[in-house]
Amino acid sequence: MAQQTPKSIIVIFGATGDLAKRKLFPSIFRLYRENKISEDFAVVGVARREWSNEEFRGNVQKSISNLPTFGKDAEKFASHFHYLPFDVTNIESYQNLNGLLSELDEQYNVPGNRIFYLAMAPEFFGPIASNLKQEGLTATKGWSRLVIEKPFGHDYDSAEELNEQIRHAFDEDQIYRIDHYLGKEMVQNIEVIRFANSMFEALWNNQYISNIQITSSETLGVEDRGRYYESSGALLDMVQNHIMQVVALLAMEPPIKLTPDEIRSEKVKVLRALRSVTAEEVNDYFVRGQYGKGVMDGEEVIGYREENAVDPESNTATFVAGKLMIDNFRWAGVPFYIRTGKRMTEKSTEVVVQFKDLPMNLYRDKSADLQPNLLVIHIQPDEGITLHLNAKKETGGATSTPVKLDYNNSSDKMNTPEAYERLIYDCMLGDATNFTHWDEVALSWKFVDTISEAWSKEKATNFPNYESGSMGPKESDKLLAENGFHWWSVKPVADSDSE
Ligand SMILES: NC(=O)C1=CN([C@@H]2O[C@H](COP(=O)(O)OP(=O)(O)OC[C@H]3O[C@@H](n4cnc5c(N)ncnc54)[C@H](OP(=O)(O)O)[C@@H]3O)[C@@H](O)[C@H]2O)C=CC1
Ligand SMILES: O=C1O[C@H](COP(=O)(O)O)[C@@H](O)[C@H](O)[C@H]1O
Repeated sequence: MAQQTPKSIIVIFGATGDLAKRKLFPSIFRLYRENKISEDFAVVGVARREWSNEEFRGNVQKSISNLPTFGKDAEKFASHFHYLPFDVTNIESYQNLNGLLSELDEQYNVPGNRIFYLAMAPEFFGPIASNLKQEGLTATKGWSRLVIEKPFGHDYDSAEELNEQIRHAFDEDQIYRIDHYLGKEMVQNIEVIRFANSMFEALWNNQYISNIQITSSETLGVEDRGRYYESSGALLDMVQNHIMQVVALLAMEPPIKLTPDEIRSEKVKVLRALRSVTAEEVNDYFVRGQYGKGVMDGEEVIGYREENAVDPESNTATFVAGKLMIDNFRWAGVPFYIRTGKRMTEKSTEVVVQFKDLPMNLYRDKSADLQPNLLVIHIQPDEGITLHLNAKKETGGATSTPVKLDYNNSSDKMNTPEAYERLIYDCMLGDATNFTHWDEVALSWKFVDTISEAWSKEKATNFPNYESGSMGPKESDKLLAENGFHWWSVKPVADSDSE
């Protein structure tokens, strides 16, 4: 199929900021180098700083200078970038932007197609959307799409309020709520692994699966985001969005078609079937943690409470583990264990599907090491799948030995598109499959709200309760142990099997 090269102008609100520099410019450059966008495109950066076009283009070039494909095209690429000093609270700014966009439509032969990418603090999302509409920036012959970064609210009520604000200006199908996990290769692969393999789909239920584990661990601490993180913590920062999306993809029924509406409708059913947890039950189902100091890579690192812009008595969780139950026919009785945290042993995101044991072990008299079958989906940094089986191995004698079948998807890392690259391209094509619909966001907030409310009312007296460089507090192990399980390794494919 011929590659599509959509024509559009991308307006980046917050173009002098961190996200634009680290993710957006490099992703647009990669799309350009891969000929996924034609020469008929422009990017308009807006922010308060009084930059000139030249200054902006210099910054764009700097942000892509360490990419392997950086070369002579960089200057030509940067020439498509234009800068407009802009205050999002000032109506005149929108009028100036409208004038510039009309000129650029002519110059780049773009038929009024516009992406408004809001890479700004969330309190501006609603006002920007209304002003864009009010000042006529969306009234073109082409299409207009609004890309919204996280966080989408800080609880259900604020998310609903924000949604209402942006829905006054944009229809649901014009709104692209970014969840960058949905742009990751192996997260997208979950659907393919499930729905393109009869052997997995047949076993994908409570008759054959004992539990599913999702781990997203980070080695970094909170860095310079202390102010934001204090009000979010791991629950809002990672669980409400990324982890819940992965749960929905793992648990959903096969959609009747691979369209955004059908997939969303199945994901929504999973989120509706999540067993809600009462305030009294929160600590039976969820564990929170906060990192203290420790040693990582041979260097001493400070604890969360010593980080910049963090309250020295902070109650914010930098680690969350939980047991999610999905009360439907397919999943009744199967716990979905999740855990995520900062300053953990390694940077890794993995899904482990543990299959039930056989009714009897025929090899027990041969003191065989019979392990449960596991399907491991390596999301990052390795990308691939490992199937853990038992087989006779010559070196293991005439008995059963655990063996692994590996598929490595990351051999060509240079050319694997980055999550943001995929998502920006999808947005240009008008494909909202890998963006979150309001229904999903709403259900996810409703589930998470009980937990965050309970935790905000009850101070964690044991914080900090895990050392930097560890796998989180020991209570997270107990969560599984009480059902006879344990966390499987988050180590890369080639390393050992279990912790
Ligand atoms: N950085 C990251 O890795 C990630 C960020 N996000 C989300 O992306 C969004 C942006 O984050 P990030 O880039 O880190 O934030 P930054 O603080 O680095 O950037 C904010 C931007 O907003 C501009 N700005 C602030 N006030 C105004 C105003 N009144 N009018 C016009 N421009 C203004 C700033 O420019 P100036 O000062 O020149 O006005 C700057 O360009 C946030 O919603 C964040 O949650 C999501 C995931 C990851
Ligand atoms: O959204 C966020 O995600 C990152 C982790 O993303 P990953 O792609 O590196 O797994 C996390 O560090 C950040 O706190 C959070 O806001």
